[in-house]
Amino acid sequence: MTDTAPLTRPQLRRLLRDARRALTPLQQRQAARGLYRQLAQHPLFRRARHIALYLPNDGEIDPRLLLREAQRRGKRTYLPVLHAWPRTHMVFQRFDAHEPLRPNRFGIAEPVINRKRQRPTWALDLILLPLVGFDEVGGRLGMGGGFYDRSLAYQSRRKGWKKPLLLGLAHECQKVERLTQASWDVPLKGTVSDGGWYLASAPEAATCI
Ligand SMILES: Nc1nc2c(c(=O)[nH]1)N(C=O)[C@@H](CNc1ccc(C(=O)N[C@@H](CCC(=O)O)C(=O)O)cc1)CN2
Ligand SMILES: Nc1ncnc2c1ncn2[C@@H]1O[C@H](COP(=O)(O)OP(=O)(O)OP(=O)(O)O)[C@@H](O)[C@H]1O
Repeated sequence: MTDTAPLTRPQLRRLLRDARRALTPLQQRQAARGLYRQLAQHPLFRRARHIALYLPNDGEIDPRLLLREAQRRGKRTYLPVLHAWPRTHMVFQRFDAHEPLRPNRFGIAEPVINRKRQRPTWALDLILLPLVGFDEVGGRLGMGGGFYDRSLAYQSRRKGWKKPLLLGLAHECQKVERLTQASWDVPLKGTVSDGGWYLASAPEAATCI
């Protein structure tokens, strides 16, 4: 990747979104399979019972193989659902195979909102986050809505926060040298790409999470 340091967040977002949208359908399928191989047998995925994922949009790496695998293994799976009001709010809602989906205001498929099927973020084991850009120290650049940061803000202020584990999912081409972090950015434990793992913690700490 070229030097992205002089770019503003919106400029960097545009560059990286263009890069992931330029991937061919074949490259996307290969990346999705690569991601599945990185995660499906990993203890962090195997141990998690309540997992939030997302449905791919705008060239994002596709986690649907993992979604189906989690459901096959009897795990509970959740998707982000946007609130109509307040418009800045997002929740995680249970999603089972073959459940009907509707496009949200950004055109991303999501389950029909249903309070009874929502789960608070602190009660999730693992959140696999979509991202536009990432770095090796837990930095995440998202679509710019602040939805994930806001839904995790309460927890990130608590001491000794262990759950949920936050892992970004990305194409290799979304990696940048260093992202400047905003005060509200919630750091990731790491990011998994089709090519490998980028854990933000020291390797000795990473083995016991
Ligand atoms: N797959 C997926 N689902 C997700 C997210 C995500 O990043 N990926 N989100 C992560 O937060 C939330 C949705 N956030 C989003 C924020 C901005 C745009 C977006 O396309 N913005 C357009 C302007 C659209 C408009 O205003 O009509 C743009 O910037 O071009 C999309 C999703 C919840 N669900
Ligand atoms: N905890 C928070 N409380 C209030 N506002 C917030 C919070 N987190 C983020 N925001 C607002 O959201 C806006 C977008 O933030 P940012 O650019 O970091 O989004 P993002 O992480 O790229 O998006 P997303 O998480 O939706 O993919 C910011 O301008 C900020 O004002």
